[in-house]
Amino acid sequence: MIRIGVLGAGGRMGQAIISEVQATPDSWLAGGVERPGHPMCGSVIGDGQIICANAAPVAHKADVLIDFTTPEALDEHLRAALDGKAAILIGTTGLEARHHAAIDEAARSIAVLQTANTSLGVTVLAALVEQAARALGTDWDIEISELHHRHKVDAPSGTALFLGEAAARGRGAPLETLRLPPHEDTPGARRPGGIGFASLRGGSAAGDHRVLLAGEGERIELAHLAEGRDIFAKGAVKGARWLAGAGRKPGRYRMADIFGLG
Ligand SMILES: NC(=O)C1=CN([C@@H]2O[C@H](COP(=O)(O)OP(=O)(O)OC[C@H]3O[C@@H](n4cnc5c(N)ncnc54)[C@H](OP(=O)(O)O)[C@@H]3O)[C@@H](O)[C@H]2O)C=CC1
Ligand SMILES: O=C(O)C1=N[C@H](C(=O)O)C[C@H](O)C1
Repeated sequence: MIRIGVLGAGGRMGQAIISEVQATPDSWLAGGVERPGHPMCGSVIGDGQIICANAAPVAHKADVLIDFTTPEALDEHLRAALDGKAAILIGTTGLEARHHAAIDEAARSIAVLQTANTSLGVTVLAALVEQAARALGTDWDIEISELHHRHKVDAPSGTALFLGEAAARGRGAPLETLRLPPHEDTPGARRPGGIGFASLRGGSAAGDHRVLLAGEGERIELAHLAEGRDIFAKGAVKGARWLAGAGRKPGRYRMADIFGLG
């Protein structure tokens, strides 16, 4: 039995993940954590309560934590995982360099997986984007666009940046050196070899990502369209179960490891 704690238990993803844990044989919901003042504080999920403002007690009862919250909560959640010797899967987006440094540090002691997208489809898409960018060369322009629901707070999406990193890898350079500022802020012709981003927000869209590779006289479009949050929840629970697997060493893992994609 794998014991799973859910951080952000009352959120859109938290709710989808709780349903997935409860539907998964050999998985047990060790508890949930929310922000103080959330309407779900104190309500009962599985065999435990939703605890507010303190991830530590849940980490002590769990083999693995799943965190879909906000970047501001990350330090506390890593501390709880380290203290409880639990693995942790981090799905939160909007992370900055200092968050990645904290994740690297935690991964010296526990198994950690941080990913902007837990779906199989996006994991495969990233490999295709890297391959296409490598094959096509820098005279093909790359533009990544995404559409999300009206509640999303970060832009570009974590997945758009993840796909940008894959494209940059294909081009043999870090994304920071290839990322273009928004076109509307930079009049004039497009910088050759750069990677551009565009974001749309509206309605209830679960998350669409499109990668356009535009050459002279021809274009390639690679896309992933999420039809619901269940794909992210399934990937998160699969990843959490893999992380908590017997003998999983401390380290930083990727969804490609979970799906066996090398
Ligand atoms: N990796 C992936 O595959 C995916 C990643 N995401 C990412 O996951 C994150 C959450 O998305 P979503 O579920 O839509 O957002 P929600 O706002 O619906 O959920 C986040 C939840 O976390 C709660 N929260 C905030 N701070 C804390 C804290 N310190 N401790 C515990 N809970 C806290 C929020 O409470 P309150 O409402 O009171 O602020 C809220 O209930 C986003 O960064 C999103 O981009 C989303 C989908 C897929
Ligand atoms: O906030 C969301 O909803 C999503 N966020 C992730 C991201 O920023 O890429 C993943 C997915 O697209 C849904």
